[in-house]
Amino acid sequence: MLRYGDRDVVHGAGLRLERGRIVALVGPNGSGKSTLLRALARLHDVSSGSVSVSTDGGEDADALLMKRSDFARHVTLLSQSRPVPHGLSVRDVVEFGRHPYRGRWRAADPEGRAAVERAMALTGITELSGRGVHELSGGQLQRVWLASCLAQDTSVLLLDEPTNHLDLRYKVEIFDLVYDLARLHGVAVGLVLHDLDEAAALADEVVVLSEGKIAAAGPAHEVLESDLLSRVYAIPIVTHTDPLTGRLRTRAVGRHTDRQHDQPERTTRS
Ligand SMILES: Nc1ncnc2c1ncn2[C@@H]1O[C@H](COP(=O)(O)OP(=O)(O)OP(=O)(O)O)[C@@H](O)[C@H]1O
Repeated sequence: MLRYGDRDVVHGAGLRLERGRIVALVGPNGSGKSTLLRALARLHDVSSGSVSVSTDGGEDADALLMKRSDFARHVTLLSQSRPVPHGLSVRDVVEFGRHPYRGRWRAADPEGRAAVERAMALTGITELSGRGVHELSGGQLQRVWLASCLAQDTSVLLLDEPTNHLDLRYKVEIFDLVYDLARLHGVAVGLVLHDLDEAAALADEVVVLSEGKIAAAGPAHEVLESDLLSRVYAIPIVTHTDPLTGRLRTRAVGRHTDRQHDQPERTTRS
């Protein structure tokens, strides 16, 4: 159970993230997606329930009891809105991702430099490394924060709407990167997405959250079906599978968005 004050906003919603798999959380605005992700990252108090993490020895540990730096070696979250730190360079912010490995007295972090360079290369920001973060565009800044998470080198990666502000190229590249991190590097990924087609294309499992509860969970083609989505989003939603690509497509039917483009009236002259 997750609360703000005395208001319950997430109830009985369990999420299991496994190495090598991608789970997409979808659902209407205010359904509790970000709160649930933040709770998994220990950034929101869990009123009742638990969060556990598989340790390197393969044992399940109570994440809520772990030392902060130990937990930060396992789990990282790219949250929706992060402050823009003034006076810091891109490299400074990416290096911040190494904090769990440095300890209090900035102890040696032999793998740090390589991890930072790799994270910047993967997110395409190497050329920005000397720039001040306050002078970046929204999309550039989003990639810097993602690089900072990647530099943290965790086995669980939580992403809250990671492609916000990104142009088409970086959107596709971030999805490719997330896929590679899961499949090639065995990272467990949990991400919030609003675009159901993107969730279907990327995720092994889609979890639909509605008013703080899980309305459905499973493979996209089982979960993302018209009746359930129309009920959850309170608008008619049609789904179909593209016969050529096999990809699932969803479309909300609006009063104006479902008609043909107006054609200018043709007049014939005799
Ligand atoms: N800081 C806060 N204080 C009080 N209530 C909050 C706070 N943040 C979120 N809420 C409430 O908790 C509920 C869940 O919010 P949450 O941000 O988790 O939803 P969401 O599914 O991520 O929404 P969105 O798709 O709009 O990002 C909403 O009713 C919201 O109004």
